[in-house]
Amino acid sequence: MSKKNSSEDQSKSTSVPSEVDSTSSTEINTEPQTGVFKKPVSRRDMLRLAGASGVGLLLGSSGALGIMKATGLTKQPASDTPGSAENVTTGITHGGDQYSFYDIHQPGIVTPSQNFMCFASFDVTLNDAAGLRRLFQAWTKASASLMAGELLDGQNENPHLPPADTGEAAGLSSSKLTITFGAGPALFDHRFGLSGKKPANFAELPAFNGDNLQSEWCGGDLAVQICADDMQVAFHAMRNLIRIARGSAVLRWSQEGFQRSSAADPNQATPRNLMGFKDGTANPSVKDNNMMNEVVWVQPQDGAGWMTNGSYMVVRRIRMRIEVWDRSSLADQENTFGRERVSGAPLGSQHEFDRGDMEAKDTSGKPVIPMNAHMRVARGDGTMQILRRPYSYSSGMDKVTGQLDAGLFFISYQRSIEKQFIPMQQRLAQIDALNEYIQHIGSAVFACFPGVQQGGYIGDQLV
Ligand SMILES: C=CC1=C(C)c2cc3[nH]c(cc4nc(cc5[nH]c(cc1n2)c(C)c5CCC(=O)O)C(CCC(=O)O)=C4C)c(C)c3C=C
Ligand SMILES: [Fe+2]
Repeated sequence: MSKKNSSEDQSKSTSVPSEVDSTSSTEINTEPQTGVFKKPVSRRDMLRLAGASGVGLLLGSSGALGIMKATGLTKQPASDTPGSAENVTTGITHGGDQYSFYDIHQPGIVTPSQNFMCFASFDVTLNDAAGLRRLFQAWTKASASLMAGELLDGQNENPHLPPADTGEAAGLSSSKLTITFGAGPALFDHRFGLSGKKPANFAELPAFNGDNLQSEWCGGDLAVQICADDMQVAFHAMRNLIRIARGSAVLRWSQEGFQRSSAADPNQATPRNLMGFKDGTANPSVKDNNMMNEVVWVQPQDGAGWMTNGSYMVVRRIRMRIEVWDRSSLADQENTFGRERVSGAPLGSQHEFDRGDMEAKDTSGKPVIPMNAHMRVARGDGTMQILRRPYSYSSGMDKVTGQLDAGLFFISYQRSIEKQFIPMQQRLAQIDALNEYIQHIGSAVFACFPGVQQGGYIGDQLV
């Protein structure tokens, strides 16, 4: 993907002012044009607005960053070009702690799963493409800084104004933070003139047998998946991205997730879900580039050229009937998945990564891996794969039932939702033995943009 260089494109990517003179008044051409923005504003007004409405990221960085460096307010020595070019191909840097925001693909997709996740879905409150572009530019700038382990700029020392960065990540490392953005089907309606760019068949998922979807866990114009090895770092990123969006987009729903930490399992064995089973064993290898091109990354021939090197994300909030599961026998549990609980091996096989013998029968002639076992039904004939990147969630107690509201926040990435995810979920919804123990509560799909080049911004091929 090449950098933009036409005059129109340059006007898109260079609209962030570099610095505001402290003495002069400046007419800001920022949309939406509220009463405040229509009249000239001074730097003092700008700083007040920056704290109050998140416009701080539209201010220049060098002066503020200088103050932050001098006062030790950056989380670690800040580079002036966060996520700088030398990081792009190597991926992880700083002793294995930091990923670059800038790459051919967005981070957080084939990145090995970090310990924690914060997910946020947004409704855009603007109705013009220019405003959407400015939001994408501000989010890009912030994400590059956050992933580089820096506090956000726009810092002020005025005790009467709110600080530009919320501050809870000060002194913390990047913790392998990744930030991944996507656009929902609703973004392609009349508001932003994007209906002609909507990828063919990109739509909310069809209803599946047994769905119990609740609107408060569904949909969204935009989404961000934030993952890190430290929850406070992930939360800080989500909170500040929400803050930056103020006046442009509002939170629709959000979910936090976790898995076993790398400290608890230095060997990084396959993580276990809340049902006690290893989850992720049969995922395609993220180290196999050919496989990722086949399964995950949108290719030029897939249509919707702006999505090339991007990926489609499916999100399902799946509640587990934990109390019922906990009362079922070990044999029932293993037959449900078609795998041994301790080793993770397919029933009838020895090792976790054995493929499993789907033809094997026991002495009474019954299939060793039951016909309705989750792994068998999900695999189907094995021709269609997806990349699963789920997290466990626990959202306290369900006040109606007195039971835990916990389960799997299922995320998968694929080149085509229609060809890969939907047929798989249709099979599972019909006959999966796991259905007795789960309920799909939430659902959303997002077109995750290709990666961003230095000087560009998320979705710069789209808007
Ligand atoms: C439509 C896609 C899938 C949904 C939804 C889903 C939900 C779900 N899965 C588990 C636990 C496990 N899944 C496992 C394997 C597995 N699951 C899917 C797809 C969906 N799962 C696939 C494609 C596969 C791999 C199939 C194969 O080729 O073998 C396993 C076994 C171990 C592993 O391979 O990861 C477990 C365990 C839960 C708990 C769940 C919803 C709550
Ligand atoms: Fe599964």
